[in-house]
Amino acid sequence: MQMEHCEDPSKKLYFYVKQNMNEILTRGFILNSIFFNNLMVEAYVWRNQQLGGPKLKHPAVKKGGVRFMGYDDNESVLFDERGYGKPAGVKLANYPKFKRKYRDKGLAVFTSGGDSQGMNAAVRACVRMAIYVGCKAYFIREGYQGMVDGGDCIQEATWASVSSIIHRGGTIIGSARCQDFRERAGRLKAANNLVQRGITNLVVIGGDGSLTGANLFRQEWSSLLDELEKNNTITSEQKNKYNVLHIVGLVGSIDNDFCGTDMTIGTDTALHRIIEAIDAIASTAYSHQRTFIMEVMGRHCGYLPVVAGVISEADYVFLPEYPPPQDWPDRLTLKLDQERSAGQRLNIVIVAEGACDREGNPISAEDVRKVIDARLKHDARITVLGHVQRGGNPSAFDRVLACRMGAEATLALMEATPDSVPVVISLDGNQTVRVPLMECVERTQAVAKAMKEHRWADAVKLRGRSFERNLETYKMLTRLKPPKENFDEQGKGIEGYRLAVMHIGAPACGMNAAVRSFVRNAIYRGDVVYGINDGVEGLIAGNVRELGWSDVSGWVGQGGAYLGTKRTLPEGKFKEIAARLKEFKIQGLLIIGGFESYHAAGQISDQRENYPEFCIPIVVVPATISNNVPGTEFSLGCDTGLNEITEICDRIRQSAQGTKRRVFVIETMGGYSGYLATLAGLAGGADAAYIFEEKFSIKDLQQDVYHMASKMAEGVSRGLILRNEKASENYTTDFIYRLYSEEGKGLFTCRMNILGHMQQGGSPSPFDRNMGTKMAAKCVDWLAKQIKENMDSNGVVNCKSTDTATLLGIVSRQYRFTPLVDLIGDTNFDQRIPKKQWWLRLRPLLRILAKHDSAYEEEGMYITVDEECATDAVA
Ligand SMILES: Nc1ncnc2c1ncn2[C@@H]1O[C@H](COP(=O)(O)OP(=O)(O)OP(=O)(O)O)[C@@H](O)[C@H]1O
Ligand SMILES: O=P(O)(O)OC[C@H]1O[C@](O)(CO)[C@@H](O)[C@@H]1O
Ligand SMILES: [Mg+2]
Repeated sequence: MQMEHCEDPSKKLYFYVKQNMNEILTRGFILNSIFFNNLMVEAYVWRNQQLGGPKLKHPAVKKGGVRFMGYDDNESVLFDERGYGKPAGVKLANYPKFKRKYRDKGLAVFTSGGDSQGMNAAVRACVRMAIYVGCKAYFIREGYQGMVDGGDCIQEATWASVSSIIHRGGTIIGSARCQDFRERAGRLKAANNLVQRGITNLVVIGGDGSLTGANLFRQEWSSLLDELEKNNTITSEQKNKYNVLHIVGLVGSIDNDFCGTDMTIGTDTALHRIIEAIDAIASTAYSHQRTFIMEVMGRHCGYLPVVAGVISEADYVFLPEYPPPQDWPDRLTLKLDQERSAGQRLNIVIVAEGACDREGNPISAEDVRKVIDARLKHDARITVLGHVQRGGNPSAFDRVLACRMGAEATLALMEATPDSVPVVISLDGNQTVRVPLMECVERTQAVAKAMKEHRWADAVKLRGRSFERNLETYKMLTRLKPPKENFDEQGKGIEGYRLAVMHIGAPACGMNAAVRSFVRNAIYRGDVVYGINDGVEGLIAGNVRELGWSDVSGWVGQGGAYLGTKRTLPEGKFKEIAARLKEFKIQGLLIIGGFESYHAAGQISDQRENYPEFCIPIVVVPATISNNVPGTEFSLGCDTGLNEITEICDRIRQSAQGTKRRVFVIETMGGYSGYLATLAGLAGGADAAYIFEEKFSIKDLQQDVYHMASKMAEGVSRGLILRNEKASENYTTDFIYRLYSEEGKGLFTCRMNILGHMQQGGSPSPFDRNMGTKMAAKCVDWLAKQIKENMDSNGVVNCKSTDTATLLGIVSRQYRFTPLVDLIGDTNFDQRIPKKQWWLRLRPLLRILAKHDSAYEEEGMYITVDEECATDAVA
């Protein structure tokens, strides 16, 4: 470094820039010192000059000068990041909201229990947010064991110490199961170790056990401090100063066994590992007509096996909370036998490691194999997935979840008062919430108690609505045939309607899962379902066929769209469309697709006055990687797309390992929607993500180049810049690449990648498979309800009201059917994006975690565990 700085006693920073100093490095270094080392600066610098101007009134930055943000002694902002003046007297707390706000606090983060993918991302977010708000951050290594042992196990964390970990599975700070902490003596030692370092804020990242332990620790805290004072281990000043322990929990566990959150950090990735394995096994099982018995983890919680069952079309699942009847061997063999007779070449049976029968006797994979072998003489093999499920890189979902939760955990601790109850930061739908830790622990323990007492129905209920819904979905979809009671003697559905499903738009992963679920749910009810091939064009051509139960077997795990899809809109073809709907007597229509589907459904329902055939209920399920459909926070396919981009970014970054400093500029798809670029930026730990929705100028780009330089000067060797394909007409990907290349000369090299169609994904992610399955099931219920309510005495469906043409979306904490007309005001039809996008509020987080300054808005709302468990969750 050709530059020195010195800190005077009043913490003001003066710069001395040596002759011929590289300008970009100078700027980067200064910005860095100001923004991230919490130093106030009372100097601005001319190139090749030494200047320590004590007065900083206005950014009258002269030619060649350096612009930067500065604070005066009263913490008033004098400049913004671009060097523009802010009115004196604007308090730092308001701009940005949390920056350096909590300078006298100490926070420690640790991981405990079984590790899970995404823990590193959570640790990174906690630490970086803590540093951002000015608080001292510590790691406690090896979970509670490190807290008990103290010494080097408790270390101060720096910004750089959590660099390049977001993509790594496991936990870099170590995790353990610790017997000592279960004893008071161990907890006493742990309390002393914390007090000695001034740590009274803990972020616990672990499963139900770890959070239970944390709760106990907090309850005992004052008595532990009394005891430490009594035996002269701590002073009475220390005791008074540190008399309150604040705890916030993040649930890191693949098991998803903690009540109060829809998803725990690691569960989504474990599902990725499970379906990768099952998809791979399916091809060999198919070749040899084998039955595979897959043992999956989850200890005493059936979430992983039940969701794995739904998204891999397993034939039978054994769970701890929902044990099979005692005659399970008869039922299992009957089902497998019937399936084989119907032409199925393979069977998948999933056995949870904690599976049992209704009397609580364990059912192992070997027990199941023996039954199949003895009774059916099938070639049955066992695969125990074991710790593979806890391994590998975290999925995009887990990384984003961990980033959001980690940042919220730090803020929840900073804001805690002596009276605040400890909370768990959790996910309710797509909403980050704060739920009282104690309530969650009690509910989780109540599940365990119900299971111990063999109150199986209670156990399922106590797990919450999300678990129940997954279980119901599995039970329905796995049946061999629809139930007899729904049909009359002629085999006609008693309440049978005639439904149709089609796609409009580009293919997206999850579409096939949705069609399968739609077909089976409808047939289950007694409806007849028509599949319309190739969108509007196929419908007009009469390319329509009835779909049976087994026609959709094996569809869940397949990408693309088996029904075929086209972008053609109905405008100008209404007459032909109406004729076909009439010909097939369609009474309800599901359209699955992207922005075109929404647009098309709107066009059709607008014509109800002119065509009575359109007076049927119509529902749209959004499916596009761009996630640009109004009325929903997620569309099918966007999770798969995001995972593809995130994995590619990991690989691209890794390609530069061992080489000199390098910056990658990567262009993502999405049309005008910046969803993929932003979320992939967050999941990939990117330095910036340029999108259409957030205007940027040459000054922003320049500033980001300086910022990149500052990081490089600090030792970071790789940079990642994302740009959405339509972010700006003129600041193209090539332009940004050239700008970084030019400005980074001598400091870093630059490469550009345009990702293209590979983003659309191969195999649908667990999230897309599950969401498609659940959404379509809801559409069947909704269509049936609308048909029933709008049918006249002649059996003619006459839907006129606007709430009979809707779009099913995930909105905050719920699935919601929104009338299409209500979405019009929310839509930017020119750019084909919603006017409001929930994920824009994650952009400040991306900036902060990448060491920029930003105005973060807290997400977490407080709810109770009852409220959380009652929502019809997304997971
Ligand atoms: N009741 C308790 N009192 C004190 N400490 C506890 C208690 N329960 C658990 N702990 C501490 O938390 C550690 C981890 O607990 P546990 O092994 O149950 O894992 P977990 O956090 O539930 O994670 P996972 O189940 O996902 O592996 C224990 O080894 C112990 O140190
Ligand atoms: O890694 P260990 O100690 O063998 O524990 C395995 C257990 O941990 C988990 O992976 C997480 O709780 C369970 O699913 C599994 O039963
Ligand atoms: Mg546990």
